[in-house]
Amino acid sequence: MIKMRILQIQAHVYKEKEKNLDALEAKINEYKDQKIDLVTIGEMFDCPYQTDCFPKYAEKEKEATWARLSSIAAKFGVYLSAGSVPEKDDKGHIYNTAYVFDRQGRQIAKHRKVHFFDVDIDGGQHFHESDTLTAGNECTTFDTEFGKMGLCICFDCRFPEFVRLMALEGAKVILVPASFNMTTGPAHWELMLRSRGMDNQCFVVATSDARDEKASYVSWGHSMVVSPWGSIVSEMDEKGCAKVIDIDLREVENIRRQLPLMTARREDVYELKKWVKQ
Ligand SMILES: NC(=O)CCC(=O)C(=O)O
Repeated sequence: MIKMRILQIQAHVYKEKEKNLDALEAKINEYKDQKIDLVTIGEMFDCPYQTDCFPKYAEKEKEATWARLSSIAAKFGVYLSAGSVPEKDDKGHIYNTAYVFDRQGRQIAKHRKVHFFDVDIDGGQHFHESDTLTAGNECTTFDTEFGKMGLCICFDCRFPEFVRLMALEGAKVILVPASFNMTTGPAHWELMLRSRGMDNQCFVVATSDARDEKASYVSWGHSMVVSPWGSIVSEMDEKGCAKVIDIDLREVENIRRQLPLMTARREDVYELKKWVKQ
């Protein structure tokens, strides 16, 4: 398949976990006749983005939230990039985890956020994910009927070498559930997403939660789709919003043929190495 229809949903995050799932299902239902291929939602879409909430809201893989997401994907016959959720493992570690389900509701990707969002900006945002979260160790790519895609979560996307690894593994679309903030959002969000699209010559689909001025962490919003040329295909404002966006995957090869950055790399001069942890 060459053309892909995305339903990008920038949703409000409710404190009640199930309400977020109900809202997601209701929203996709509104678009059920529009031949949607892929649905995307934001980071920690079912949990306030607060470190003390992560352990309280965390569930294991295959528990209730996972099962509901899987059944939503199957019900509507869509790929579902299910934002991210707090996930706990058998040892009690908590991760910021993104799942992707296929049209049959099978899990085809799982990414645990690799880079801690631990920041102290003078006069601005302070946040320490490492207070309650454990970091993942994998660079995540997966296959779909549209080709390979990459998956990372918000702050992960700031690391060019990390996204480059996904592109080198063949990803033509990078999915980024995210929630930038009111300090770094206006400064870096667009710049980062367009840079990752431009330097890897791939699509970047970055989906944020909607802004809630009363939340302890105020999301920047501005969900965006960037083209392999680095231009903005679609951008939202800060409010709750759902949008259908069509992309043509041929654009990746088209741009790479004209401006062959990927093949012009000098691996005899420098190297990017992926460590596989045991
Ligand atoms: N949730 C996050 O990872 C936030 C990342 C962010 O805001 C940034 O500036 O980076």
